[in-house]
Amino acid sequence: KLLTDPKQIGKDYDFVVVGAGTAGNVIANRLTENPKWKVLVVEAGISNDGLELISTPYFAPTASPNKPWTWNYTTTPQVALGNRTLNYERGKLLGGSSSINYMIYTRGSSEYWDSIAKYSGDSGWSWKTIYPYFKKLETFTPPADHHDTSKQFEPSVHGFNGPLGVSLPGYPNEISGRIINTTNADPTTFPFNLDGNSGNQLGISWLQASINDTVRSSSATAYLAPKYISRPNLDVLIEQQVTKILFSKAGRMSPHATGIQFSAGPSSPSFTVSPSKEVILSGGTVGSTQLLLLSGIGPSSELSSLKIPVVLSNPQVGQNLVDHPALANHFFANSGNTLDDLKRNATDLELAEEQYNNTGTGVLVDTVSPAIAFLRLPSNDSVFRQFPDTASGPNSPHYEFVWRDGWASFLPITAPTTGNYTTITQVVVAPASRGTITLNSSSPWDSPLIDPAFLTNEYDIILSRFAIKSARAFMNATSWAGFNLGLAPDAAVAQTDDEIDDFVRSNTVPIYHPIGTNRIQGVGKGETGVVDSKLLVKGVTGLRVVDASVFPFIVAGHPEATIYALAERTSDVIKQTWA
Ligand SMILES: Cc1cc2nc3c(=O)[nH]c(=O)nc-3n(C[C@H](O)[C@H](O)[C@H](O)COP(=O)(O)OP(=O)(O)OC[C@H]3O[C@@H](n4cnc5c(N)ncnc54)[C@H](O)[C@@H]3O)c2cc1C
Repeated sequence: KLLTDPKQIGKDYDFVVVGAGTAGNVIANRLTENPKWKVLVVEAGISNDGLELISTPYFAPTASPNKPWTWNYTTTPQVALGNRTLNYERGKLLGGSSSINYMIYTRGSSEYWDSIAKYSGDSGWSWKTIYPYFKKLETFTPPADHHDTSKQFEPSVHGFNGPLGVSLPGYPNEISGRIINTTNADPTTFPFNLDGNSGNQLGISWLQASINDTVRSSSATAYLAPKYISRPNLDVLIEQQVTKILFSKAGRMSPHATGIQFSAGPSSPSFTVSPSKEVILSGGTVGSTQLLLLSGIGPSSELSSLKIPVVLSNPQVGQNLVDHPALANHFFANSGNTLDDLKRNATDLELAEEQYNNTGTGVLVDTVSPAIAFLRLPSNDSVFRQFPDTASGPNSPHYEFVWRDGWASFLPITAPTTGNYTTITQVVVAPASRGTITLNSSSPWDSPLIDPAFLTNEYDIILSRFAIKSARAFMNATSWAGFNLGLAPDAAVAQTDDEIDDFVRSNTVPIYHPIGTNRIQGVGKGETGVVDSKLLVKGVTGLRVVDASVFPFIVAGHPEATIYALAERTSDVIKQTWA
């Protein structure tokens, strides 16, 4: 059941989960399949119930930043981006970031998962083992307009009986046909891929999104659906932030996580709870890392300088932060029918909302893009003479495109008030730059210092430049003739390589995919990590981390699907451990 008052919690929990986010709700759901186990989830944020900006797919880009349900972090000044500081959004509500994200659903390549298995020495992370979990967790759902999807995905690689809804675009627009036609016109550079979620990721596919019929499918709507949250052995306490993991060394070789401390705010009372089996951190890359550091697990010098007693020295906590740099390429569109007008005209939007609410159809049923491209630099590109190839393998991408039938931008600038546009948002999906998360203070109520170190490795700028040229080539294909009226003024200034690199530095933004700060231990010589391959925190007992922070490498794509699968498999690992 959902609890709003700490006084309502019980005493005899087997597991306590920190964070009712993407991963946390999977763990809570699967562990409470065993009626003998009692689970408490403690979530800092609010309920997702009744929030229209959260449930309606079209509104996804407006569900953040700076909302009552977001953490409202900013990065440190990014040295390679002209010292800009950037909004760094995370969801602070049931469902976590899966309640505010753009719902783009990508599993990564089979090579990606196999590289984690090899790195960790645990074949449990191979594509072969993970693939059944992808099928288990989803119900592939017909799109809202029920059009014929037979040439738009491969049913045999999908699941039809899992908690999470996954769907194809449900409202036609004027760019999707042109995108697919470009794959016919130039299949060598821009090949069509019937289903990029088959393990074979390269090419241009119709977008799959975590949408159930017409509404967002998040870990809250899927894994905490009424039939699950009503289980007598599941308690989910909201609006309480976990401020510390409690440890005891009494009679043990190493510190044991005995429980957690939590509170509603700096001047509210603190409570503690102690599970009999495990504390499971699912606070996300920022939340779990901050909590480990605040609780004394991390680089001893950083902790000592803030007078935090060191429980376990591990210099790796907070290191290896990876995120994807993204930027928008804008083109003038010869159309009077793009989403630009919907954004500018309140009456049009009201009509669209009426249609959506009354019939479950129309433009609001879809998220940001009708299609997605995963593409590579040629293997003989000169960049690979200077830098190692960062892709997971020869069949894995370096960069991505998503399209918008209108102007899209993540920069804090106002959209043009006239004109029609097509946007290609490009993402460097195999970046080389590495950043950090460190504490700003010993107070749990202060945000940590988040430094994704975007573009600090020159390689990422070279990839960005290549992607920009590729986006322009894409829009110059014959299928766009008469529709694409050329680069919008912001992009048109960037012509020479130097100008393009300047454009990259001033336009790059995060796409909010942080991973890696509590990464799995590698088995290679000199490899380090924070958790073992079963996601147990090294050097202590009773403590596991299950969220995006444990990935040793970033998926070339959008991570939610990989996090669901990670949490599904780890639920089984936990069940086996305590069987
Ligand atoms: C704006 C945006 C757009 C995105 N778009 C996409 C997309 O289209 N596709 C995609 O695949 N991915 C997308 N992502 C990324 C994806 O949503 C995240 O990578 C993923 O949801 C992270 O899952 P997680 O379980 O690691 O953490 P989260 O889902 O963030 O969950 C962490 C939870 O823990 C809670 N928490 C944290 N600290 C504490 C504490 N101390 N005490 C109690 N509770 C705590 C948080 O409030 C939150 O509910 C996007 C993210 C954002 C922000």
